[in-house]
Amino acid sequence: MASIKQATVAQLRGMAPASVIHGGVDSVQRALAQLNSKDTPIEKYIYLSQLRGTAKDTFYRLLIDNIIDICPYVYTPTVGAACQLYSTIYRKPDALYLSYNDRGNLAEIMSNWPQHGIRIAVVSDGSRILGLGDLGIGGCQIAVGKLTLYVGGAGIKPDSTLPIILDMGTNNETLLNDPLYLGLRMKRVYDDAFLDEFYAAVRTTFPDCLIQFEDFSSESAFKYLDRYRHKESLIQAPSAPSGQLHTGKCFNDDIQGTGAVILAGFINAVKLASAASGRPILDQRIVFLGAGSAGVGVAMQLVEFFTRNGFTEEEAKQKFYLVDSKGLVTDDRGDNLPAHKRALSRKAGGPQFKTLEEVVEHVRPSALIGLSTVGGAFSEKIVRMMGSFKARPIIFPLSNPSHLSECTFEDAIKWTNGRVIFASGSPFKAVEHGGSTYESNQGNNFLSFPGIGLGCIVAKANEVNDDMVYESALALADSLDDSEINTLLYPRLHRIRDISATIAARVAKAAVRTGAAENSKLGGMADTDLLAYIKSKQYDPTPC
Ligand SMILES: NC(=O)C1=CN([C@@H]2O[C@H](COP(=O)(O)OP(=O)(O)OC[C@H]3O[C@@H](n4cnc5c(N)ncnc54)[C@H](OP(=O)(O)O)[C@@H]3O)[C@@H](O)[C@H]2O)C=CC1
Ligand SMILES: CC(=O)C(=O)O
Ligand SMILES: [Mg+2]
Repeated sequence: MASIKQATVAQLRGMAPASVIHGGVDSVQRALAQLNSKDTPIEKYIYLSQLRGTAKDTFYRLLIDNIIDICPYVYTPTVGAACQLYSTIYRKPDALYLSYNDRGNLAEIMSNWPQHGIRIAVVSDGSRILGLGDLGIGGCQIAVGKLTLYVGGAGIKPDSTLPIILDMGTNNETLLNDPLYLGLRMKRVYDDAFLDEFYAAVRTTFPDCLIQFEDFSSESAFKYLDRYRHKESLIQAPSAPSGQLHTGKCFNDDIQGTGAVILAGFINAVKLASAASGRPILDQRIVFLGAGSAGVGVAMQLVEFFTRNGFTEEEAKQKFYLVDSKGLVTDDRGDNLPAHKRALSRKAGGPQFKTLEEVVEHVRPSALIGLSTVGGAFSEKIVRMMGSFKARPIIFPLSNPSHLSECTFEDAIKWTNGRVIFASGSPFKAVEHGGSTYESNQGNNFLSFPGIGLGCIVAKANEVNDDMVYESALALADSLDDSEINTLLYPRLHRIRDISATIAARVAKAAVRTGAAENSKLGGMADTDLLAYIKSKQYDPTPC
């Protein structure tokens, strides 16, 4: 282990135990022991946050070397509780806080951030945090958690990451009445001009920065992705200093990251299902519970899979049945559908259903996907029905955190007698059933966004286009090793840094192919050289 630099040893004598100054005591082992001494997940979260703030290299070494065990304490499910409890557990700032009252001065405030070479920012307005609703300023912890995984999971340097919370008020009455609440004590405002000013401020303050939009409520999520995603379009934005915005360099994790990760799992799932039934891989009927940013994002990504495999868009869309809080989403059910639902609504004149159970009974789907925020919505009856339709039913309850999962792994295994092909948004432990052990899959965008972000950084991508997102999904689907290929849908988490590098290489190549890469060096690079180059750039901490 490295000791503190000789040059500083003289100054430090007496200021810390000699073994800390000279090295020889493993700070990571000590941190692990301290972590293990904490009793509850939220205490572990608080401990890890402090460690990240005070001993960055030790924190990231600990995370990287123990990613399977520690991920649930820095990310879902614990990060959900940390966002809810933010104003109570707050100790020190760890994000950039941009309040609605600061409008007109966002670029100036942003320039207060101490690091300058920011390459990736995750921004939330706190309006839809996991499946927990509007958590106001507490949503900053989702941005912090995502960036922790960018560093731990992809090797992006900590100092080039920037978590941002846009504090635009909250509609959460509990928070508004909480005397400790740290955010603006006012009803949430929806103001496109504020978002334009924010976006322009990032572009001018950190020109190389990729922006990841995270956990915005669905209408905002689709609106701002659509507004900012395309490269080089110059849009009118009166609140930007020049009155105009150069767009590009951003993506929405809930729409595109989730779309990519679930497409990857779906590709591997249909192979397993087809091997068991002998039916063609593309012979699918898919029911979604949830038609928000994640549900529609995933469904559109799966539509692309079918259109890239011989179906017209219309034929592909016929395979999908979306259910929301009012029932099956159809053109003629009597309400005014937002644009994102109209993209996948069933055409007028077909049957109408109010409940998921009725839809499943009618459609007899091969796959059931939950992005609804409704814990337990996949009832025993529904799961057993799925098991009666197919030899290997595909059931993905993807809502976060754990208690909002549409069903548990244990129940899905029990109710299908071990035949289910399963992935959930938050982790579930392996299950024993009928003398066998079943390992679960975590279908969470943390398997895709670190690689997408790293690929964009390496390529100096000026946009995150559909080809790049699709390629990230294929790269993830292709990444199973021999021990995973016939049982799992995703690679085991301990390989995430290598997987992220592989995804990054393919995303970067897709950026070159589609003209989105500004790094001209990549074009002529062999795939193996590019992968080696990316791996050589990954942050690999060595704590003192
Ligand atoms: N695993 C992963 O990687 C990811 C998981 N997620 C999870 O997905 C979930 C949804 O996210 P998002 O799409 O942004 O959220 P939204 O709130 O935008 O969407 C939720 C959807 O579920 C529907 N819904 C809510 N209650 C019911 C109900 N009782 N019955 C039927 N449908 C219902 C809503 O209906 P209506 O439209 O009528 O209101 C809406 O269409 C969250 O829990 C989130 O954590 C999100 C991203 C990634
Ligand atoms: C995982 C994630 O992005 C979400 O649940 O919103
Ligand atoms: Mg999210």
